[in-house]
Amino acid sequence: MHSKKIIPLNSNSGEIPLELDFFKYAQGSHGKRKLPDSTPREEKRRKFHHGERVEINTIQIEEKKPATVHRVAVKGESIPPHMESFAALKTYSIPSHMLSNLASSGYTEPTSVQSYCVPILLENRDLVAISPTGTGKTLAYLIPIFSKLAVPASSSKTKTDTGARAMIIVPTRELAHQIHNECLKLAQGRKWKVVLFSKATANALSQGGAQDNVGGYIIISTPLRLIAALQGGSLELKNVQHLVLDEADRMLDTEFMSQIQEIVNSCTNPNLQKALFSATLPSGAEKIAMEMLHNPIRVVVGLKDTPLPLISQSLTYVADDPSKLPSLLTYLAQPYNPPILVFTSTQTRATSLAEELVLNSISNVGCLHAGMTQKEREDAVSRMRKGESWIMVTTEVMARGMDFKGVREVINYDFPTSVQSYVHRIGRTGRAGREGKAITFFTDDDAPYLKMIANVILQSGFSVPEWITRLPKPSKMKRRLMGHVKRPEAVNPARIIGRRDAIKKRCRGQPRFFLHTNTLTLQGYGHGLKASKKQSRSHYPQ
Ligand SMILES: Nc1ncnc2c1ncn2[C@@H]1O[C@H](COP(=O)(O)OP(=O)(O)OP(=O)(O)O)[C@@H](O)[C@H]1O
Repeated sequence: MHSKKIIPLNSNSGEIPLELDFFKYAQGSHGKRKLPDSTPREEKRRKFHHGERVEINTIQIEEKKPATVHRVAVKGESIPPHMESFAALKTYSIPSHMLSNLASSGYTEPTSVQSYCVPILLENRDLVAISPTGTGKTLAYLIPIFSKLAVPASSSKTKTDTGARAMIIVPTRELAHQIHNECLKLAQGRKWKVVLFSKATANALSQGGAQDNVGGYIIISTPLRLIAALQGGSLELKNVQHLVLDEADRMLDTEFMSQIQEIVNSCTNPNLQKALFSATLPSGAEKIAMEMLHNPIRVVVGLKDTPLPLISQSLTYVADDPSKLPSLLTYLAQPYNPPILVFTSTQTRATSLAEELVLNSISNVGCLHAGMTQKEREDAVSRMRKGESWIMVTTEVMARGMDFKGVREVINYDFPTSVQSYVHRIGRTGRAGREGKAITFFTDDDAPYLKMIANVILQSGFSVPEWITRLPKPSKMKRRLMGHVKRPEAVNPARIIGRRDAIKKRCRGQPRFFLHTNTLTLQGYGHGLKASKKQSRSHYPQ
């Protein structure tokens, strides 16, 4: 239906043809397609590094670039002064290799959240930090952890140093993996034990490995993995001194709450420091968070629960569910800036949409959801990182924390399930000071929830149609039901009819080719039938 020219990436030379210059964006230059120009690149870096900072009671303003105005509000007792540069870390006796690892990773100046949170954590204070997506929260908690645990595992002999000393808990495997990679950057040149907690690690523990041997100094895990090891008695957390809950509001929601409580209760070290980070923290979650912490400091960068103005946001009316696919195909028939992330509400719909895009000759379609095997998920992330996936169809599993620097656009194919979901989904673009674009499809069924998202868009400084602002405020009940609109499993109802017909015809001894064209699925999507190798290859160049 919509055919696009495939321009192969020259992966051997590492150079990108000019026609595909959209990836120059990933290296920090301007988003619009034009020839590379060093000035905007430098400008972007400055924008990111020099946000406006205002301490609570509006003590201090250091305005540099209006596009990245970051108001910082800090609340708590005896707040340590923030740091202006990474050089200030020297006053905390940070090992020099850490500073050089920061510089060699391209981190020359702290972002706002790092400026404020790093000194607080280095002063052993508990912390809750709310900072928009893509503003560098990961480093804000990793720098203090690495600095405080300055003695790498291999050099430590004392009994009290056995087992895990720092733990970072996150909601998904992919995010744990990403944070592990960030740790490896900071750990370069030193023998740090950084453990990405997996089934294999848990098995090693349960097979009787002594804490000293298998307990890592820094553990990164999802709650479930950790709880399994805890309950199996193979992991002890009594020496944990630093506990970080990333994506804190997700960690404190009903799905994870009891597991988090069990983990926190198992960290019995009297010097335990707790830090919670997220881009969003609704008041209910914040109350729970504050109760978990001891004399905490609260840092809010920007406006709470509001995306950065770097992400241009819009709403698109698509009438009903079957109208979404043609709308998306029409959109993709115009020039667009890959990579694009497309969010759907369920695994089956993600698979179904990815199939439809392939069947409509959209190039380099990827798919990632929690129903896929670990290997399939890892491959999908890796293709995305290498720039091989131009359109990635996914679910909520990718909404939080994932950092693909070059993502230019996010399309909410299915309406988000909450304001938080919206903020995190669209936050996959516009990261590290870059610009991004977010489009949200809405149908008549989504209309009752429209106002909540429209308010977020307005708060970020973008306009919405006037009639939306006049919609009534949804009731509490309605808000709870947001995103739970019943949607068909397949995004293209005609395809189901086609499938049924095909099966019927096959039963009647009709030619098989008809069935074949209706069962095409990409391999590795976790559902559906397999594509022939030939089709798979032609649609998905490796
Ligand atoms: N000081 C810095 N200088 C330059 N780039 C930075 C700096 N700190 C972080 N970054 C980059 O910014 C990007 C976003 O960082 P990170 O993933 O930590 O954001 P985040 O605030 O945790 O986002 P999210 O809320 O989506 O999890 C990453 O690509 C990271 O490498």
